[in-house]
Amino acid sequence: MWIDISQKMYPGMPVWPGDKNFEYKAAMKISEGDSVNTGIISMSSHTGTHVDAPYHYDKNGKTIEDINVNDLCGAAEVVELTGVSKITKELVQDILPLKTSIVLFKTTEKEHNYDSYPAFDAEAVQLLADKGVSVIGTDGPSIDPLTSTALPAHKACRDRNIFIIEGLRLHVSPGFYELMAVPLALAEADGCPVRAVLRAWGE
Ligand SMILES: Nc1ccccc1C(=O)C[C@H](N)C(=O)O
Ligand SMILES: [Zn+2]
Ligand SMILES: [Zn+2]
Repeated sequence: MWIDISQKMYPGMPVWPGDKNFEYKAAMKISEGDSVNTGIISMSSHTGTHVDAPYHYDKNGKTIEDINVNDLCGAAEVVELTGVSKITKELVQDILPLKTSIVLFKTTEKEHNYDSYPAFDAEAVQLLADKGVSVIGTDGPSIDPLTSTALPAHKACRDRNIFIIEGLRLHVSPGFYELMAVPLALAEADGCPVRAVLRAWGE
């Protein structure tokens, strides 16, 4: 049984401050004589639950369509670190040893807002990389602070080839799962929303 760990996307949903708001507009309407209903979606590539392409933080980085789908699927551990103000190297040391290359950080039981979420220290990212982690997921909207322009955690992910999933809705118990979080193959995109799902290990 797959568990949805994605945010619902709707007009008026929270978005990154200053970013384009999510819009879904009807283009064709049966009620107006069209043969079908169709819509037009407009949103930031970082809306809701999404994958960052390396190109988001590295002008020479892979764009979203070049990420191998296998890199965003597989054995994952959900780790609960609620009540912390940031994810430090010491907190990562406390969750060792890791058994999976995908680690999803659950830092709140509620919905995240954009002005209070734990960012990751670069040293925490480097230690995760040292332990073989290739995907970091978080229920926060970013792995760096809201006002950061240096983006140390993103740059550490660039340097250690770690992919990033942000805006997860991890209302699940900590433990081991199988993850699927595959973006659309959007050419030249810096990121893309995903419908991330988990299946309890062995189900
Ligand atoms: N929309 C933005 C515009 C400018 C800077 C950051 C964002 C973000 O959404 C943060 C992003 N999710 C990140 O990968 O950290
Ligand atoms: Zn992002
Ligand atoms: Zn990011």
